[in-house]
Amino acid sequence: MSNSTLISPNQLRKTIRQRRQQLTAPEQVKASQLLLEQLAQRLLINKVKNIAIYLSNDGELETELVIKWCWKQGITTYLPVIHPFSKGHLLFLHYHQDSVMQTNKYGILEPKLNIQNIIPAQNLDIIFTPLVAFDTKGNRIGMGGGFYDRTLAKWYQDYRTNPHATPRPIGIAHDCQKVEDIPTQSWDIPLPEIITPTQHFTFSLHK
Ligand SMILES: Nc1nc2c(c(=O)[nH]1)N(C=O)[C@@H](CNc1ccc(C(=O)N[C@@H](CCC(=O)O)C(=O)O)cc1)CN2
Ligand SMILES: Nc1ncnc2c1ncn2[C@@H]1O[C@H](COP(=O)(O)OP(=O)(O)OP(=O)(O)O)[C@@H](O)[C@H]1O
Repeated sequence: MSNSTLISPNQLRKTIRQRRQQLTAPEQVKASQLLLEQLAQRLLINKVKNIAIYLSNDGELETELVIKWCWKQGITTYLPVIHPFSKGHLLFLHYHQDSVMQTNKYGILEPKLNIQNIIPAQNLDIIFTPLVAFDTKGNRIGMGGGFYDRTLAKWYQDYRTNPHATPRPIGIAHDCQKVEDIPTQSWDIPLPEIITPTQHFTFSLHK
């Protein structure tokens, strides 16, 4: 039996969150080093300038090494910030060495909201997208807020006519977050690329 066809999105989310939370500190360190090796090539070849990424939480693949490497390369990094009044929406704020940080309602560190530090999402080259589980068709399931589904809806519309549409979403996940089959819902946005410590998946999405 496939490990998710009979499972609800909520059950799947719970199971895979537990799986990644159980990774040991040495496993996390190794995974984050391998992630940087995978990403560095991808970012340099494409002369990427502005990326959105995330600060790891809940056993997510650690992004700190990638962020510090980006700073050294002159790649500008942005983090998601929960929109203060537009429910379910994200803003992206510049993140640098001296950013003033605060914790959001989920306990995740984010830059303190300052309008001058916001980048319109359409000016980003890549949105590195956190996820809880993914399948081999590019479907993803996140933490359940619909934040990235909303953020990526415009990209998905553009992708229908232009497969190189930006900002290109790229999922980041541990290998253990891969499942057979994600139960999808109408609003779910699939990812054209997912990077794990050991694999780089690209998907040609049905339009
Ligand atoms: N590192 C990281 N940052 C991120 C995300 C993410 O997935 N990873 N997000 C991606 O969307 C947004 C935050 N979304 C989140 C949605 C739900 C929960 C969460 O822990 N929910 C609790 C219960 C909700 C509550 O306390 O009100 C839970 O499920 O246990 C966390 C983050 C923006 N920042
Ligand atoms: N584009 C959208 N417009 C309006 N509502 C949406 C949109 N995308 C998602 N939602 C709503 O958001 C809620 C959460 O969606 P879902 O459980 O798929 O989130 P998720 O993919 O796990 O989270 P995330 O995208 O934050 O990582 C759902 O109730 C859904 O109706």
